[in-house]
Amino acid sequence: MKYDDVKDSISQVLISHEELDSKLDELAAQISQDYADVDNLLCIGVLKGAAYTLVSVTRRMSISTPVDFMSLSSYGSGMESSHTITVRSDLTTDVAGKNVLILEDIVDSGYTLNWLIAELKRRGAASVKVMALLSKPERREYEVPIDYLGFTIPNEFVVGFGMDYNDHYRNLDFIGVLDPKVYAN
Ligand SMILES: O=P(O)(O)OC[C@H]1O[C@H](OP(=O)(O)OP(=O)(O)O)[C@H](O)[C@@H]1O
Ligand code: HPA
Repeated sequence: MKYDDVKDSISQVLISHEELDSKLDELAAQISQDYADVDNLLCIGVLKGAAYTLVSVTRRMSISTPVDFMSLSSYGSGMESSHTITVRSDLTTDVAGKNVLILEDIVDSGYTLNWLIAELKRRGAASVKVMALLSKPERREYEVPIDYLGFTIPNEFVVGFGMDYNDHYRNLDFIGVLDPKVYAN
């Protein structure tokens, strides 16, 4: 897709590149401080969307941490959660005894995180905490704890910085509202 077509699909820039940068700095500093004396930290990113968030946050952290990824999908190509998690690929790390920090791009219905937190505890994680770049509380169906939050956003379908529609728009360096004309019909 050409960049001009992409720009034409965004009705509003919700969070600029500069605002993202400064929030990511803040989140990384807080996490580094809180985990400075914690052993066995493991940062987990939920692919595909959270790849951008995980790299951006851990790159800014002032403590060393192992990272791992799990690829989960509940939206497929649509805009509503299917309420079924597909594990496209699993972690390569045994989480038993680890202090896990999940880094997510967005918490919408809460279904994905609710499932993942329970699964990590079932596997024996010593603790499970959550950092989410965005939260859309109006859409919440499952209450999930968010220990580190970037931005609360309104009930709009957003794209950019990892978030997609039909697997496009993830690599935008800002977060925008997808124009309804893109998914009308
Ligand atoms: O709170 P929820 O309603 O569960 O929505 C949040 C999840 O939806 C998105 O993933 P998606 O299933 O679209 O997969 P993707 O990351 O590969 O785009 C996003 O990355 C979160 O993991
Ligand atoms: O608003 C969203 N945009 C992209 N992916 C998503 N997954 C849950 N909510 C969203």
